Amino acid sequence: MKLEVKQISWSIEGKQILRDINLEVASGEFVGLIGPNGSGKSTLLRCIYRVLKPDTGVITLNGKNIWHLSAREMAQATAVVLQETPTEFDFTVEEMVWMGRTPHLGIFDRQTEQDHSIVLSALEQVGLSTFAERSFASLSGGEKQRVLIARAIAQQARFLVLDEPTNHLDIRYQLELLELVKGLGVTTIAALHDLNLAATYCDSIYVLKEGTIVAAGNPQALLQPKLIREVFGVGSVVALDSRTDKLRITFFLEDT
Ligand SMILES: Nc1ncnc2c1ncn2[C@@H]1O[C@H](COP(=O)(O)OP(=O)(O)OP(=O)(O)O)[C@@H](O)[C@H]1O
Repeated sequence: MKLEVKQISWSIEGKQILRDINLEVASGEFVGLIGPNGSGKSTLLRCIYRVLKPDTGVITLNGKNIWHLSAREMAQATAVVLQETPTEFDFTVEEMVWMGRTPHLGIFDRQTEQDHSIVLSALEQVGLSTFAERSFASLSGGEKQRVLIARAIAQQARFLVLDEPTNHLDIRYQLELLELVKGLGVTTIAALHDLNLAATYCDSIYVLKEGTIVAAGNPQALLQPKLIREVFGVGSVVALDSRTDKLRITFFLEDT
């Protein structure tokens, strides 16, 4: 599934939050969105998963304007994992993951054995098989995050939107989660704060600053000290780690 964002802008209360955004995620690609606090990452993602309607511009999935898709088509195609998930009702972990099957079931359809094995397999993939009966509300932030990834897996969505998916996770789970998502081979756009993680997992990266894309490209070409200084206001040392063959970025505050 291919995502295209063409010339979108969004304002609220006379303040322009996003301006002339263009970006593309090719089928099966993992694209990162980076930028300082308040630069517009979550707002752009909200436009992409159709919670906000841009004032101008068009967003398409496989060439179709997302606002022309039915709610069900949109829910089947797109899975969203956010930093915080408000839970008014106390569902079990398994029930949360079952929700991923909802867009595939008609009103009168019964859950099949196949649905059941998809749910169990999703829980297993995130290492939470033994948590099935636990209450979602009682989980730690990191465990909740993994349940939401399991729900996205059970949804079998062909397009994933992740807003800071690794926020609550310890380092091992950060790596495992991104490894897992990458291994799904699903078209993914993810807002990430950690530039080292972005450099490791993204096929390409878009940099947002004050609501506009100021740079884009593959991590190794893009993430250089000049850009990092201009966008984040910090000094950095960027090296290629010979062991992992990935960028390793160290940051420091510069004298002003
Ligand atoms: N509904 C709204 N009303 C007013 N201002 C808003 C609204 N939504 C977003 N903004 C403003 O738009 C700007 C971009 O916010 P957004 O949450 O998209 O940034 P972000 O890059 O995701 O930030 P962070 O890294 O802190 O999560 C911020 O200044 C925010 O206060």
